Amino acid sequence: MLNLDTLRHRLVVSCQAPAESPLRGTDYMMAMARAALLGNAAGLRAEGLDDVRALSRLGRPVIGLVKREEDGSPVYITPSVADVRDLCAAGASIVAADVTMRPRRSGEATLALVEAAHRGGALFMADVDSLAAAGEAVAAGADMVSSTLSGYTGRVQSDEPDIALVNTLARSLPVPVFAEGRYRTPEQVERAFAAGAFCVVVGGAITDPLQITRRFVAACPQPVESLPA
Ligand SMILES: CC(=O)N[C@H](C=O)[C@@H](O)[C@H](O)[C@H](O)COP(=O)(O)O
Repeated sequence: MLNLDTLRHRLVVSCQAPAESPLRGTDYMMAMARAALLGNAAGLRAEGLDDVRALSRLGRPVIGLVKREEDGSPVYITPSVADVRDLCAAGASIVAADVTMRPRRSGEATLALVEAAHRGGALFMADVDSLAAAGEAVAAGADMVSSTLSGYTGRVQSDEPDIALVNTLARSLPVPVFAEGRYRTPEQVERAFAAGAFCVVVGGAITDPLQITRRFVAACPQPVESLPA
């Protein structure tokens, strides 16, 4: 199993492209991952079995997940034990899954997902949205928690990372706390570490040119719709 110390106080880069992005595809994500490692990222986060399999060959820790929507449940990050098994077989050193208070469609307990990860030789990361959810994750044996889902489970979404939650989690829990979700600047990363983060995960601000372009376009006085034909 992975020695988590390889990620302590370091950066993980999440290489995921949204469905609408022309960069969706394992080859593109491999290139993103290689660039991130050249830039001295300590690890990677990847979505989908093909990407996890490919990126795991780069020899650095990979946090693997699958995004799969199931009728009748809002849980879409690694929603079942079978997904956990598949991610372990694909080479994930850490498997990330939704551990919020929301029920999985399968009814499977977090404990079953944690056990499947451990049986498969991987650590288990709980993607949480609150201290209550994180407490439940730790009770079920999660090896670490990440603030991934803060702002995505109902309440109004902020554009800022939830550093206050990272601080609360780091002060309250006996497991490493990863800071993840909407980190856009190195200053925010510094603040997350100052708040007690063990590791920070940055995705779109590094690996999603679509998102980055839109942010710059939004700062322009001329709306894109009014471009001459
Ligand atoms: C909420 C959700 O589904 N988060 C996903 C989890 O893997 C990814 O879409 C994010 O890109 C990742 O968490 C990194 O965050 P950001 O791209 O904001 O740095």
